Amino acid sequence: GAKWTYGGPEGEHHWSKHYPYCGGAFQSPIDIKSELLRFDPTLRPIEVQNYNLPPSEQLTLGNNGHSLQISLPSRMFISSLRHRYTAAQLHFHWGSSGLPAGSEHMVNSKQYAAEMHVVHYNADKYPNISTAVDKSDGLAVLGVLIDVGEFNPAYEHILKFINGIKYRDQKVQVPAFDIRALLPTRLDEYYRYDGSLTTPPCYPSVLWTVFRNHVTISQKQFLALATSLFSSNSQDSAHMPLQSNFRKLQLVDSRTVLVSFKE
Ligand SMILES: NS(=O)(=O)c1c(F)c(F)c(S(=O)(=O)CCO)c(N[C@H]2CCCc3ccccc32)c1F
Ligand SMILES: [Zn+2]
Repeated sequence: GAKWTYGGPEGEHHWSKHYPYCGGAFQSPIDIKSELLRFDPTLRPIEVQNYNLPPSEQLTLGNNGHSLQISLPSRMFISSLRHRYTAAQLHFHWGSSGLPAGSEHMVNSKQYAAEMHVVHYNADKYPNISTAVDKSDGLAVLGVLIDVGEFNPAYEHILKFINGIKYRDQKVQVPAFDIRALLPTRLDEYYRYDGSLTTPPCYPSVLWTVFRNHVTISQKQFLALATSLFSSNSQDSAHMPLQSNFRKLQLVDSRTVLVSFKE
């Protein structure tokens, strides 16, 4: 598809010119505000399968020009939803070195330093993510809010290799690890709403689960995430830092945000 960026002449205010859904309804991210929330006792704890990958296995860590991403094996899946949602990829959104505020979702208007998304597709109904990506029941994304605080050994499995993918389209193989350790301890407390991809083509195809509890990474780990990558490739003369790769807040309209927990 056409080029798009976060900011500048191909920034998010222009996405809808080439990607009409970006100007449509059911868009993400949103500000998860207390007055919007409705407790839903039918929301079960999230259960993930095969997330604990052996270090003998390798994962592809890449810079796709928009984010740092890791491709995930298809044996990983979410088992607690109506359909089996198989893992495809995880990636991050972050701020800039000076501004540790780069999460996409906000909670009562608090923006976190960063956010991690684990993207899954409905493997019961679709053979791969490309056919699922534009279907209303196609995707399920797990969102983890990240703040600066204690050092996080789980995230270090990714961040220690970040200098190998400084430029767009660079990829490295890294030892696999327990992806469950990237998620918060409690998977029973989360926000749930119907939304979209937060990048073009912005399809309204995502069942969003944003965990209530955030995780922390250290200031040094955050700086590695926020200052190591470029959205340009190594040959480009202009080095474009890959920073503040988060979409602005979208209108909730008449959507309800469900919560799995009472205050
Ligand atoms: N925030 S978000 O909406 O979850 C989200 C991103 F922000 C994001 F940058 C990506 S991307 O890194 O692929 C770059 C632009 O598509 C994705 N990719 C998904 C959806 C698009 C098709 C596809 C195909 C294979 C694997 C993952 C994906 C994404 F879903
Ligand atoms: Zn994302």
